Amino acid sequence: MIPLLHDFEGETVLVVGGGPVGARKARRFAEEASVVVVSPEFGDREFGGAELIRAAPDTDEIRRWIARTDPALVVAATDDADLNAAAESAARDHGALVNRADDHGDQSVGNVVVPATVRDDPVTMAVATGGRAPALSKHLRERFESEFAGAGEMAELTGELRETLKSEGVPPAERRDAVRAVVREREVWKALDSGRTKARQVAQDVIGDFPGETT
Ligand SMILES: C[C@@]1(CC(=O)O)C2=NC(=C\c3[nH]c(c(CCC(=O)O)c3CC(=O)O)Cc3[nH]c(c(CC(=O)O)c3CCC(=O)O)/C=C3\N/C(=C\2)[C@@H](CCC(=O)O)[C@]3(C)CC(=O)O)/[C@H]1CCC(=O)O
Ligand SMILES: NC(=O)c1ccc[n+]([C@@H]2O[C@H](COP(=O)([O-])OP(=O)(O)OC[C@H]3O[C@@H](n4cnc5c(N)ncnc54)[C@H](O)[C@@H]3O)[C@@H](O)[C@H]2O)c1
Repeated sequence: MIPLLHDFEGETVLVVGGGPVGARKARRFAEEASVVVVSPEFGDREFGGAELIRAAPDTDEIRRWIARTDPALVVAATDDADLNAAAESAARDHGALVNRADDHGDQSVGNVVVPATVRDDPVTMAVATGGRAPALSKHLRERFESEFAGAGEMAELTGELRETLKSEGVPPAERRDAVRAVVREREVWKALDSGRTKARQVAQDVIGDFPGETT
């Protein structure tokens, strides 16, 4: 499987089932999408501000819920495999993506897996295990999280540098080498702790010293 990124801004995600797994998926997608959760109970779980609708649709009714909410993605997260299968089939007919929380199963087109994600905007990293060991995905996510500090700021800084080098007419191969040198330089990572202005100065020094490495 090959991870792809999907922008859910302005989209609806329908989560069927309000147990711990449905709540986790709702929190995740509510960072970006409008999330609707349909379930007969929600306990005292946190759903990230999603709209909660108390109902227990059966395998026929789930089709109408999907038509009514017009989701880009349906998350089937109930403890009823038949209902999850009905949600999967109705989602496909509707042209929505589907995520089965209970089954790694047949990963045909439109059936997506939610990876463990490390995120420091605009940088994101996904970990999955082909459904073999989600607990390992979680563990690796936790390990990478601590190493990720500053990645978002580094991306913003190098994005600015690329634009500056472009506007100065620096040729692509030299720009590439300069940007690579900056992201590899420990001093730039350290300087990011004191803010982007300081890091920009250190990055400029790295580029200034730069002899034109070709790798
Ligand atoms: C990564 C993460 C993302 C998320 O959900 O947000 C995620 N599962 C997480 C946690 C987790 N899940 C499970 C445990 C218990 C320990 C264990 O069994 O390992 C733990 C750990 C815990 O709870 O501590 C059990 C489990 N999971 C699935 C099944 C059914 C099956 O595989 O058939 C069962 C057995 C249920 C049973 O036995 O009844 C299915 C899926 N779970 C996936 C993703 C997809 C595959 C990803 C991959 O390839 O690795 C997939 C296929 C579908 C999907 O849900 O997208 C999230 C960590 C988030 C984080 O913290 O970063
Ligand atoms: N993907 C994962 O990470 C992961 C982890 C653990 C378990 N699972 C699987 O996901 C499923 C859900 O896990 P859970 O721990 O949240 O289970 P759970 O049994 O605690 O919760 C299931 C929820 O679905 C609701 N529900 C039942 N019938 C419904 C209906 N007709 N319409 C709407 N909602 C309905 C229940 O009221 C409950 O809120 C499990 O059955 C398991 O197979 C997946």
